[in-house]
Amino acid sequence: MGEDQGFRSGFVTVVGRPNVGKSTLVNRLVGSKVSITSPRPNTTRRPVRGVLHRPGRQAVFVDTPGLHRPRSALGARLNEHVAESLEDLDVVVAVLDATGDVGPGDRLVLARSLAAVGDGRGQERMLVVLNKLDRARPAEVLARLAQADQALRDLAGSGHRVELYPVSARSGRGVAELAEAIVARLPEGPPYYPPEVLTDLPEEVRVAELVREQLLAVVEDELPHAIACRLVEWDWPRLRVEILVERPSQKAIVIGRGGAVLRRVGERVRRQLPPGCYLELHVVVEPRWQQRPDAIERLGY
Ligand SMILES: Nc1nc2c(ncn2[C@@H]2O[C@H](COP(=O)(O)OP(=O)(O)OP(=O)(O)O)[C@@H](O)[C@H]2O)c(=O)[nH]1
Repeated sequence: MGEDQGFRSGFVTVVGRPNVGKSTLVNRLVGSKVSITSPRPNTTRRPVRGVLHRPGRQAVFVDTPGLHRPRSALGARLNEHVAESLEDLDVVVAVLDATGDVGPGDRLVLARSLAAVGDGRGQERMLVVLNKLDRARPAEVLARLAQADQALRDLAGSGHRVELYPVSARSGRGVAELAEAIVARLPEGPPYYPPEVLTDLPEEVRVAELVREQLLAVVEDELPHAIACRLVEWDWPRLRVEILVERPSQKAIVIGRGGAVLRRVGERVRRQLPPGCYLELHVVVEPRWQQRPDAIERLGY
């Protein structure tokens, strides 16, 4: 008899259109910021794992990029990540946005999720989350729940076994019930991570992601898509992050007048790092990197 007998664990893939709140939800479920978030679509560029520990249970969430119609090699890569994360899972959580109608993009997400869990009882391993409850009126929430249920009926028949959970990832409302439902669906399995581990994201990637998150918060317009970040030097307390953009005009925006934008970003990132670190930000022009598979691979996306 192994010491893990009776332990339950599994991989829980979180999917949805861009911007529906997948990363915010995973952070809330894990109780720690494992994935960066922003009001811009396609913020998440690689699957990020976040671990929820419960006595005798462990859920490994996989936060995926938003499923979308790709317009670049990067976009295609993001969708590939979603497809790969749907290949081997124990539970799938499909996230919809309560503030808008259930549309064709959502139906694609539901169809892919259903395909991942299979028919009949397999459907019990799929949960649909209606997020951003705090921003929708009760009547809207009810209408969207009905739309989601109808979409599931269209795809899987009227006897489908998929449960729906209205939540607010931002306020936390409904998230405890969702966590219970997910944990109850975990199969028997070993703990994959030690209790102190909340994410598998390497520290150097996390620092680069924090820089990108603050750039997304500070820089206006369409530019965020053209930004990528990587940590190129790590010699504690000195950190150097390279910010890639596609054009010299974008470089000027990211630097800001007299370096104002970079300074603001640096300050906001440093507040989230251990005290005493020296963060250097350096902007580099890498033409058309979003269209170049070699550049995308080098960036680890
Ligand atoms: N009002 C409200 N806003 C939310 C909620 N959850 C997420 N958001 C906001 O929605 C935006 C997108 O959230 P993310 O968590 O980055 O969304 P995502 O689905 O991971 O986005 P992609 O990486 O683009 O796929 C952010 O501005 C969040 O603060 C919620 O429950 N209520």
